[in-house]
Amino acid sequence: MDLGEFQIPGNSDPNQKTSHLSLDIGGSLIKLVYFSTNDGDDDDELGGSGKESVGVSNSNRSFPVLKGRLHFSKFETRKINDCLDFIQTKRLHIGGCQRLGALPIEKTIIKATGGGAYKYADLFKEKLGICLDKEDEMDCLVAGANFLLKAVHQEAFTYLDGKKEFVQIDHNDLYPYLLVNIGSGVSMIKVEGDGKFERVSGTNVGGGTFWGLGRLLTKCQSFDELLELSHQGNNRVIDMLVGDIYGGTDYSKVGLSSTTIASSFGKAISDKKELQDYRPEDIARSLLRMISNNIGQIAYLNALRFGLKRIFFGGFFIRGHAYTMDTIAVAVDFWSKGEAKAMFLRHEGFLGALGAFMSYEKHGLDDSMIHHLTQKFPMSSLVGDKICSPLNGELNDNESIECSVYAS
Ligand SMILES: Nc1ncnc2c1ncn2[C@@H]1O[C@H](COP(=O)(O)OP(=O)(O)OP(=O)(O)O)[C@@H](O)[C@H]1O
Ligand SMILES: CC(C)(CO)[C@@H](O)C(=O)NCCC(=O)O
Repeated sequence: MDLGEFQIPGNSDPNQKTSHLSLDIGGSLIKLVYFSTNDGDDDDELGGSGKESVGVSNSNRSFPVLKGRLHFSKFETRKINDCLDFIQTKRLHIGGCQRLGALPIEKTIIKATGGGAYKYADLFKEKLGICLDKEDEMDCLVAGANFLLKAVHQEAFTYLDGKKEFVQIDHNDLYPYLLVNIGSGVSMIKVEGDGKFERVSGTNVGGGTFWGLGRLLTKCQSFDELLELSHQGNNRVIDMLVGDIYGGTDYSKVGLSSTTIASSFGKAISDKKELQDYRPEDIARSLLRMISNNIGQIAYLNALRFGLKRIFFGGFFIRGHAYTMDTIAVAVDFWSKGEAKAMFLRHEGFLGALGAFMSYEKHGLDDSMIHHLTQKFPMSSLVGDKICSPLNGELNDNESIECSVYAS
């Protein structure tokens, strides 16, 4: 389909064109992904100019390559109106799939996943006049994870002893793996290929539990404040360790060192302190440790159940937070006796939204603008064949990454 037949209405920056807004509306957070090009940037990465076709295709057709950026944003679901304002101000909702001549409202369809795609469908229609095209949450998580693992340089990393190490993913040896998405609740998915997966387990003790219980116990005002508190705390003040029970020694016969937590929060009942003597920092630390440890253990048990050696953890509970990742990684390492590996993803919280973004293609919207994401380039034969991020660190809020897409 010729790109010239389509219009991407402008937004507040007249040179910037945005398109393919996709949403993941979860119990705690709304995640947005969208693509933008700048007028002057519509270059073929191979050195051609403008919207030239390049002879890369899997169906005897060649597609122009658009160079641009994928943008990532998030909002708290309880503040959904901020999200609606953001979409409206940036005019993201009319940068979707529209045919010239059609009334915007007739053709404005936005891919959306997560429970909120059902819950808030009427609100989106009423406030922005757009139709949410619902995509299954698990399908999207898996599509997003597979895409990131295959196409994004330095996406997956291990975290042990305070050290982050990027993992080189061998595309021919990616499957099977366990995907553990830690959102408000936790889903555990055995992934065996593109679109080939099974949700094998889950737990209701997840990110929502940490934030909810943490708020009740510490009175903190935001998730980031709770994380910051946990950073400053000492869990040994609250948790009962093996050594507390065994008079300072290990219980080595069963492999328990004196510093292993025997009972999370167990010390809060066994000493003579007043309730107000317990510091919010220490409570937050114990809570984070308890939940991360529990998820790590359940993940390991499921990996064991299906003989999976690699476990990828995603979801916004992690937030690139050192102590969270360290606890999960140690739990997996401890329970698997070093056999299984916990890995984390830089775009941890955006798996579902990315999967929804990619589903524009899956549904054969041939008369839409994008698709054939860079993922489809043979990785070894093209410059710019993958999404390259200049950052080695954490993904900040509202960050974007450079990428190229085929326009079909
Ligand atoms: N700014 C924030 N505000 C609230 N929660 C946050 C924030 N940042 C990280 N979190 C954590 O991330 C969790 C939500 O993660 P995520 O967005 O992946 O899940 P979700 O899609 O909202 O949940 P679900 O998939 O279960 O519906 C929260 O429960 C909380 O633990
Ligand atoms: C209900 C979902 C899938 C919504 O994202 C998630 O919150 C979850 O996986 N909760 C855990 C539910 C359970 O398996 O116990």
